[in-house]
Amino acid sequence: MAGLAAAASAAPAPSFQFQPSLVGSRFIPVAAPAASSRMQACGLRCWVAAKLKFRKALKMHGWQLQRNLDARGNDKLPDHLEAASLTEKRTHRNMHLAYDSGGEVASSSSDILDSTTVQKNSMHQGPSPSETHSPVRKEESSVSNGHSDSEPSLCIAVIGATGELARTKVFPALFALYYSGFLPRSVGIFGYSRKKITDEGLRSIIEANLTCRVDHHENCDDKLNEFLKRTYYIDAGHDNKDGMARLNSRMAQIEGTRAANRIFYLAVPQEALLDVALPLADGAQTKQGWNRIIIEKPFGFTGLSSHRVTQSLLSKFEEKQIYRIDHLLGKDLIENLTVLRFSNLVFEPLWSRTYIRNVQVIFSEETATEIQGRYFGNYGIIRDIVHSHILQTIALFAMEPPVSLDGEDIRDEKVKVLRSIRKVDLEDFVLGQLKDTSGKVDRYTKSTTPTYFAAALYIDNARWDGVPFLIKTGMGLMKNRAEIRIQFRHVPGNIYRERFGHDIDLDTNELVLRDQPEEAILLKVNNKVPGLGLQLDASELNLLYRDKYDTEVPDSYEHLLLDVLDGDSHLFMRSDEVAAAWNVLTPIIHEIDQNRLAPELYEAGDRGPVNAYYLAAKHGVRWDDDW
Ligand SMILES: NC(=O)C1=CN([C@@H]2O[C@H](COP(=O)(O)OP(=O)(O)OC[C@H]3O[C@@H](n4cnc5c(N)ncnc54)[C@H](OP(=O)(O)O)[C@@H]3O)[C@@H](O)[C@H]2O)C=CC1
Ligand SMILES: O=C1O[C@H](COP(=O)(O)O)[C@@H](O)[C@H](O)[C@H]1O
Repeated sequence: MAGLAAAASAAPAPSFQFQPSLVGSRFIPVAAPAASSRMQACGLRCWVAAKLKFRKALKMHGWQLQRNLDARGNDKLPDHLEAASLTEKRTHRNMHLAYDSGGEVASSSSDILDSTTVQKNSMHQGPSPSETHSPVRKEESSVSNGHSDSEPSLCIAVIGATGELARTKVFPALFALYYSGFLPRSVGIFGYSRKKITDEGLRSIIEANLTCRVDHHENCDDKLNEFLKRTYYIDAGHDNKDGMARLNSRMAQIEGTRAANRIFYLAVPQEALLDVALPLADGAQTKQGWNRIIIEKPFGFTGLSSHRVTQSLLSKFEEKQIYRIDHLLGKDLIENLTVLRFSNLVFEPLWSRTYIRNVQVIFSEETATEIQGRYFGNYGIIRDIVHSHILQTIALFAMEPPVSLDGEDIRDEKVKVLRSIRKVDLEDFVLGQLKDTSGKVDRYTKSTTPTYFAAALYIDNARWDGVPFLIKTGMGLMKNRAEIRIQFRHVPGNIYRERFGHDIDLDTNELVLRDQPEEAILLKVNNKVPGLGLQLDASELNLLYRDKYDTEVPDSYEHLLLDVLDGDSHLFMRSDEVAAAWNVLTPIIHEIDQNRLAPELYEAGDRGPVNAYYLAAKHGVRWDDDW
């Protein structure tokens, strides 16, 4: 079927925002934050612990607290929260912050830790590297002066350090966390890849992409220099076994004999994942604390290949050590899903087939640059976006109330949703492929690789029986759009119905959680138009983040890296979730491959395949195309 008439206008923009180089103008003075004076009074360790406690309290007590604190001009906790935090015993989060348990632990402890222990261990002040054995320079050791030897150190290794992801996302996020005090100043940051460069070479690469956070720039230059001084490069050489041994010994020099925790961010192509991960498991894990690995999407090419990778990983790592990252899940939109539902009486009781008519999950991008190069041309949008981002969004949306906010409790509920998704019929999905500028199939894309996907999913359980979950996602479309749209049922026997005219959908209440084009929560309600007559109007109650919150939204990599540091796994797919998501998608991928299903071609800047509109209509849904 022919695509809709082209409405091409916008030139594709790069999908990843490269942060501007700071060379020449990286220090932008603004009003001093409260942190400096507090740091002087309390000392770095105390300050970092307070930061962490502050973050936990923010998670627990939300924006209201942030606003109160903003109004007070500092981030000290109010007394009642301070007291609560101090008396808090070993929550799951605290367990991870301290010496962790189970497979992650070297020095495992099942003891109840009090908050003093937690604070002491939660942020890791690095040791002075041994001068005798270490080539690490003197300047690097000086930052750890004054910190207790009993505190665990933290080393973070970025494997694939010279790659695009590392340069443009991971190192900037690490610096932002460091800048904001979420990493110890003595943290060791390691870059690792096969390129022959030096520490200085890596530092130049990193520096070219670093910038200070826009809302507070005090001492940016100093922090940047400190951060870069803590950054080292390890050449993988020809064999990752040797490379990992070198990484291990360089980390060990920094750590000395004290407790040490390590995070390994595997920013390498899928093909290199096991080549790196297995030697890492054998040769670069510390025995003096926990080790966590972060793995990038896509999570496999097929269900079977994904299963094999999972099995290999699980032969070397505990499940709880593995964090499968999808940065799109680090957006506030996603956290808001559960916050809105579970913390509002006006929403929670409505969250089922009784009141919800349909749910739409939309993720579209103007840009098409991702398609070129990288893995996309081969993997396509189903593996890249649907497997993780879209299905995880649905799982978080539709799950039963978890026992707690603990990562495992949430993952237990998510996997049940994924396993309850009905097999998708051939007629219930639509494939699209972006034409290149000459109107042909893009040369980077195989002819059957979809760059657009829409589908109607059903969750076969008591809560969601019969409710269509309409998804659509694509590249090179009209507009960047990331939102979840919930349409409620019509009011039974609505006495005002005739006041809406013919279009019954006009009186549908809708809740929209939006990340793109701008962060907002919108609720569509019906109200009376002012005047003497009785005319009804559908209006939006808008919560526009930019109007309400005078604060910068952290990059989602920052959010998720901090979650890894905290041991909070709820936004990372567990192995059983990965498999369950593949079970949803494998039949679709088989259909495409076996029957060589041809995607509908669409123009750049268009709305995507027209068939997506028929698909929605078939399931009683009208896409809101206000875009
Ligand atoms: N780029 C992005 O924005 C996103 C990327 N991802 C995922 O992140 C991963 C990396 O992507 P990206 O940075 O774009 O890829 P790049 O090709 O730009 O970088 C890959 C990095 O891995 C290193 N590398 C490759 N093979 C090996 C090996 N066998 N041993 C050690 N190092 C190796 C490369 O360096 P060298 O060749 O010198 O060893 C390079 O530093 C991919 O899995 C991708 O799917 C996910 C979402 C977004
Ligand atoms: O993971 C991915 O995300 C980007 C979009 O990321 P954003 O942070 O710019 O919103 C997307 O372009 C890419 O295809 C996908 O792999």
